[in-house]
Amino acid sequence: MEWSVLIVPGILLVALMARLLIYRWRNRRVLKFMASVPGPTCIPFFGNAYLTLRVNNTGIHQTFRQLSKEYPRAVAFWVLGEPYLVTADRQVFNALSLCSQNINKTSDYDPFKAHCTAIFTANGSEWRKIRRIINPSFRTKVLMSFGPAFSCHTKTLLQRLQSHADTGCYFDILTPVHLCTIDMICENMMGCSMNIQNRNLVSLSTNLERSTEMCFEKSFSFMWWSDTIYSLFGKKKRLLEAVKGMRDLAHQMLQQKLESENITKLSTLPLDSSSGLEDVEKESLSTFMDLLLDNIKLGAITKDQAVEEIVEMFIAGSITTATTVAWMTKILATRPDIQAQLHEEIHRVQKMTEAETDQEDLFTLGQLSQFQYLDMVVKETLRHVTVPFVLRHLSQDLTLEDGRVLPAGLRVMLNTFTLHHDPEYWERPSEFYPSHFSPEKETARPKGVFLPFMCGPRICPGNKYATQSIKLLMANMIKKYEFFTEEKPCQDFLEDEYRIMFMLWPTSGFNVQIKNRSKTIRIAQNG
Ligand code: HEM
Repeated sequence: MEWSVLIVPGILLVALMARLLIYRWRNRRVLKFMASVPGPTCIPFFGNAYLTLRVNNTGIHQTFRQLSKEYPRAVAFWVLGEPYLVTADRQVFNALSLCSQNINKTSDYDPFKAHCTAIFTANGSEWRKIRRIINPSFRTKVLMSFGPAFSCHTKTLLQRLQSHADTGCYFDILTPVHLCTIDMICENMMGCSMNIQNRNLVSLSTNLERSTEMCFEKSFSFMWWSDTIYSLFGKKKRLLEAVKGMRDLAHQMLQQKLESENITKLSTLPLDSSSGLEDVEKESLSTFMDLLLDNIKLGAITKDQAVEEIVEMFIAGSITTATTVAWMTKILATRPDIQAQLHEEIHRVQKMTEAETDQEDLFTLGQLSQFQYLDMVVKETLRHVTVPFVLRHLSQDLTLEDGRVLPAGLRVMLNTFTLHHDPEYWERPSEFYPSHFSPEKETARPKGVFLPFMCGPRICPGNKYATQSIKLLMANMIKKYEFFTEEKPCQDFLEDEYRIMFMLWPTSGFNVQIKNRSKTIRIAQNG
């Protein structure tokens, strides 16, 4: 009788031990590798997940910042039996950029599927298929055709900012800039004029802020990993409410296009072309939406999938560029010296290329190559307020330059923020110092240490679009307005606190004050 009581627990114990042994055998190479890397103390089952128990968006950054201080190049981090290598080692970035196989993201990105199930979270063959479809919409020729839409929406933004210049009050510059970058994405990528700025659809911006914050919280704080608990606390409902507006807009745009009589182009490309799409149809000016429509017609994707990709492009393309522009205005407001130098350059380019400005006297895409200092300031902004890390799940061994091997099965967290502040590559890592990007310094620096758009097969496809639109917006904004703030210049970008919102956001928000340049000059002259 007494023995029979022990049979069930005994079997369970043996089964558990067997599972553990199988796990250890299957993962022996990863376990051996992880044992060779230093890291914080693990507790049974949870590993290091206790470090993220109740972190909010600001806490996440602080946690990983602290870890990279203690373990500058690489740290072993365990989360519920899953091995993570958190690293800012240039060799790992380089090896991944050269590897066409290790493209999969970790399940940490899954909460972002609440926004949409699209390229950003896709893996394997699904990712390759979508990437092949969208790549041609970022060809140089296509990008150059975006000039008129950029100008039109920049003009609207400048008009909307005028009311803030008139009152002279502090305001959050991110929202108006974000509405402008949404207008730009809708028109350039989707071919739809949604008039977001004139309709003042502020809720699109605030809801995206809310949903992004919630996705990061769900991804990092293990309190919310269980979907059941997440739903029970009403969080899932709030998250879905926040993304509804964006998803509705995407539906609307696709519907508008499908119904439009002008869809006659059936351009594109053999979907199974292994040579990639860049080599074919060089002359085609198909927009992202055209390519989606073509692929719906070809039966390669469904309408529902197209909606998911539209939402993705809408998010990835609008909030990132708006964040960079808002950051730049905030930094310039605290650094009148850099602002004055930029204004001088703008003056010079304006004089040199007068004939190229448009009827509204706005700078155009063709003039951008003249702005060397602006280019340096944009890069220095992206160095600091970058997407702080990306994650990959190795499906194959990854061999580094020096022969070290990261074993398949490992999860790698590439800490771009730490790489961008590594004193080995940056003369003044924690300062805002645009000279980091002078031509001489750029030449002297090793390749692959400035990666705001990541690298390799999953490099941001919108990188050229982003730099074009940021520079164009900034050149035109600085030409018309001067930025002010009472905040002190940031002394140490490395140690500052940030919210993680894809890119880093300042915890104090994006409040600035603006004044018209002509007025400022008059006041100065009168004074
Ligand atoms: C300053 C602006 C931007 C920054 C810093 C930025 C940064 C990044 C980074 C670091 C990634 C890789 C993420 C990862 O691997 O986990 C990425 C992916 C992506 N970005 Fe951007 N991005 C910017 C602007 C844009 C724009 C303007 C677009 C579209 C118009 C865009 C579309 C995308 C898409 C679709 C992906 C997913 C690519 C894939 O998984 O294959 N981004 N971006």
